[in-house]
Amino acid sequence: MHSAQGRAADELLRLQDVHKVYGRSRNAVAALAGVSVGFRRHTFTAVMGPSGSGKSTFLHCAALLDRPTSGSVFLEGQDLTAMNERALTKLRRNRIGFVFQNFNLLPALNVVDNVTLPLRLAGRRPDRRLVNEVIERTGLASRRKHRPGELSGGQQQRVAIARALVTRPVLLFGDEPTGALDTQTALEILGLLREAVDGGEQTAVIVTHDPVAASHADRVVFLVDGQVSAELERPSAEQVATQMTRLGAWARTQRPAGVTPTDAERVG
Ligand SMILES: Nc1ncnc2c1ncn2[C@@H]1O[C@H](COP(=O)(O)OP(=O)(O)OP(=O)(O)O)[C@@H](O)[C@H]1O
Repeated sequence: MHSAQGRAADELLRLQDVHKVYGRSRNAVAALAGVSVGFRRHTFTAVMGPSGSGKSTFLHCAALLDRPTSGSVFLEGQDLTAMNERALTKLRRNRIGFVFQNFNLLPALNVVDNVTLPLRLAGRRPDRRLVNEVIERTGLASRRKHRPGELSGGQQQRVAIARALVTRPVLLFGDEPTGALDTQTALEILGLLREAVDGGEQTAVIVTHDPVAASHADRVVFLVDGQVSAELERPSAEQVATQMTRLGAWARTQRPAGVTPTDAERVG
């Protein structure tokens, strides 16, 4: 589908003119300053940008973990910003999976109990066949009864991915999901995310600082000062790194000499 209309119909998630301001008056910081971007179904997108460019804020607003100050977030055409907290919590539990840099597993629970926790929180009875399938897909079959403290970082991240996939979400968000892993383990984790997208069920959006991780995505969206400043389709790691260098230099030239990034980001 190449027409603008076809593309819009294929879109799972859209942020429309999203602004997020933290604090008030003289202390206000515009973390997102009018972001409009769409994500097509069954695609894998990496969001990159210099430190403080708004990546985490973007992810939190896209998942409605944090409400935008203004603008809309549409999931399958439905405006999430118009929903109340209860409806949003339900939607997040059933439609959205998260993977974090530091895994965020519960240390007292074994692998199976960590993986099935979102189902129990959502009041859904774990379907044993689906749970087994997810545990096998993520390579954890021999680790079912282990607790997180008995697992390597890569294995813990596999548990986190299994936990994110067990509700069969349409959207999978990752906040630096490979940030705490060595190169080889990071590649394995990216492979699992890629599989989730190529397998046809999920659409993935991750924030990363790593050009190699970003090169596994279908598309890389670059943020600078809370705005989308560039995009690359299926770039190599080298192209991503070059773009990051350019953006870092660009971001620095936007600030008056002697003004720190934090000061420059203040508004009002
Ligand atoms: N809770 C908050 N209160 C005030 N300011 C905030 C808050 N969260 C983020 N900010 C500010 O918003 C801007 C964007 O922050 P954000 O964490 O989204 O950037 P980032 O690109 O994820 O940064 P990094 O790569 O360093 O993690 C920064 O100037 C940051 O200081």
